[in-house]
Amino acid sequence: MKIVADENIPLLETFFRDFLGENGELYTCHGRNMTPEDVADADMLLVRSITQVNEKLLAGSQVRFVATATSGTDHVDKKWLKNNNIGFSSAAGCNADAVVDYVLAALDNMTDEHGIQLQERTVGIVGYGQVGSRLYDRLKALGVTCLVCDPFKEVPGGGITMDDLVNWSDIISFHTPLTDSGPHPTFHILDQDRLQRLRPGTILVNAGRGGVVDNNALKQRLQEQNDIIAVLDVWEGEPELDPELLDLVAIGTPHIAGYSVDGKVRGTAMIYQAACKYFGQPETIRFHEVVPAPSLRSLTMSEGVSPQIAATMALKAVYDIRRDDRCLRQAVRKHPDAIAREFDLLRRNYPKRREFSTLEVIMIDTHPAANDPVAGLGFRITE
Ligand SMILES: NC(=O)C1=CN([C@@H]2O[C@H](COP(=O)(O)OP(=O)(O)OC[C@H]3O[C@@H](n4cnc5c(N)ncnc54)[C@H](O)[C@@H]3O)[C@@H](O)[C@H]2O)C=CC1
Ligand SMILES: O=C(O)C(=O)[C@H](O)COP(=O)(O)O
Repeated sequence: MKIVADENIPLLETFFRDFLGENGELYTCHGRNMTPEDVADADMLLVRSITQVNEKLLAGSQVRFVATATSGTDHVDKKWLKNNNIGFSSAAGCNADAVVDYVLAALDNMTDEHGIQLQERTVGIVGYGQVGSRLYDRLKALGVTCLVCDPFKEVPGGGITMDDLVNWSDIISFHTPLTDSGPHPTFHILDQDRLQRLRPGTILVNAGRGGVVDNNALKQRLQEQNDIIAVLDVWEGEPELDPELLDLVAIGTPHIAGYSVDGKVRGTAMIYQAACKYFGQPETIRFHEVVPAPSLRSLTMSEGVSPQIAATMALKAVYDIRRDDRCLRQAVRKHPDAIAREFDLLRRNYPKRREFSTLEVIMIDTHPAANDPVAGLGFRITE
């Protein structure tokens, strides 16, 4: 079998060795540059979010199965695949916990920099899928009030409209796919009108897809009234981004919210499982057998350290979101004419970030409290 894959999918040889056998071929290339010639004689195509999978890429090829090692699928023309009898699978939820870690790290940073008490704020979550529902669970465990807008799901509290969410939230976090049709399209769901209605001090987090927020309108609001706080992991038109907008946001990162080691390896494991099912192969490799051990396994807090301090110490030990922000700003400043290249390089060379759940926090002589912030953030506690 010939497999063509994005070079940024980890552990391909490990997972797909049974498919390759002795005479198979694994051809990897940069996902953005994948051409019809690259895939013409492939049986299986494995992509990430940066490859447009459509008729243009696949017409006339011998590809029988396509999988994307990502949660989002807006880069795949699923209807065309179905009409052409090509199997398809995504890695739904593979990196949802990583995105939740990212949002919590961003909010922790805002707590430090703007003196914000999360428990005194209302968080509006747009999209109650894999990411949104897990974000909700962790925020609730931290004792934070949440509102949810997802017209396609039954959600806690019954759910509210996007306009009500904009009116009532202090913090808004976007976790929808990017859609431009259907009853509730998400393209520019945060448009100029809604942006203008945000109350001063509102924090916006977009770790979904760039086009969900109207980037020009956001820039305008930030330029005219620099009174809201924006955290952007995703950008309209990426890998290009508007450097003026980057200058105005509080945190800007190169689409890495889901880039934990765990999320990426889980993504490969999930597309491997889907391929096994599609081609009727037995599964011989499991995620937990191959995922690397974290460098930092446990942190022991001294006696008397409060759970709140322990929680922020653990968070900062596992993930420094400011580092990601700094690297993007430095790259854009140094190479203003090659932003797209730098954006992709930062993603490709992303450091080994682990999910909060991989860290055990050992608390000595503390009594578990309701809304324990260490557990609420997603760390494992040992007393
Ligand atoms: N920045 C990053 O690294 C990552 C970004 N993503 C993006 O985040 C998105 C969400 O991820 P998941 O939660 O895993 O997807 P999911 O498919 O599990 O959940 C998406 C939810 O959005 C809801 N939704 C759709 N249209 C809506 C609308 N108009 N208003 C409110 N809700 C709406 C859906 O009903 C669904 O419940 C993905 O589609 C992907 O684009 C996902 C993973 C990593
Ligand atoms: O899973 C998704 O959806 C994402 O947005 C991924 O984190 C994107 O990663 P790449 O596929 O662009 O490497």
